[in-house]
Amino acid sequence: MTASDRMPDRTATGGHMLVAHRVVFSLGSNLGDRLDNIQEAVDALFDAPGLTFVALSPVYETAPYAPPGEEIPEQGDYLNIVLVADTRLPPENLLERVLNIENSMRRTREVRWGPRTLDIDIVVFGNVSMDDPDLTLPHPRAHERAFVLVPWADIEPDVLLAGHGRVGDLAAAKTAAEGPLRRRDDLSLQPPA
Ligand SMILES: Nc1ncnc2c1ncn2[C@@H]1O[C@H](COP(=O)(O)OP(=O)(O)OP(=O)(O)O)[C@@H](O)[C@H]1O
Ligand SMILES: Nc1nc2c(c(=O)[nH]1)N=C(CO)CN2
Repeated sequence: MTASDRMPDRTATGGHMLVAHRVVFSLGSNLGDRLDNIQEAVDALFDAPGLTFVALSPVYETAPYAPPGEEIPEQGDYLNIVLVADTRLPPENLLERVLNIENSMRRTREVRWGPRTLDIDIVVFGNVSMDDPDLTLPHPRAHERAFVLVPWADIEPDVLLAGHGRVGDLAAAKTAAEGPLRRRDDLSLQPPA
């Protein structure tokens, strides 16, 4: 079965989908002006039609994370946020927008788990489930990541992450196991215009 077999029908107008989907993004930066990078990315996501803003999490400062067993190159702490929106775009179009924004902000991908000016992950796209390496939904590592779960729980605690449980519970379990994340209430982002 291909990814498009699993997708709901689209309208004939501009590749938009009939049904709106709630989409959750995780954004992070640990190079350059981190807050500015994230603000620029938030604005760019909404520059073109197809996304309606729903909510923005507080800003967190987080230690670089890699899965157990992976080596983390020397690098500074990240700023991380979670952003929620509604969209009628198909997931592939949304991914294209995300990759264009990452590329336009001169992100390089030379080192796996290395520092980056900007990282945008699509955490969930409605209830869509797909395992294409170019777009895996839900994001396969989101449930392991305090820097995703904790900000997400601030804005959507009752949402269920398929196969793992309620976001608020997942975030609380992470915090209990790993300690609290540093919330930067002195830093704030503007919602997209
Ligand atoms: N849910 C998703 N959100 C964003 N990119 C995805 C997703 N699923 C697969 N990808 C693919 O992953 C690639 C991005 O990999 P990238 O180098 O950003 O990984 P990473 O950010 O280092 O690690 P991670 O994917 O664990 O956050 C993109 O080219 C994209 O096609
Ligand atoms: N703290 C933190 N660690 C990370 C992050 C991130 O955004 N924040 N992004 C990664 C690649 O997706 C890898 N590790």
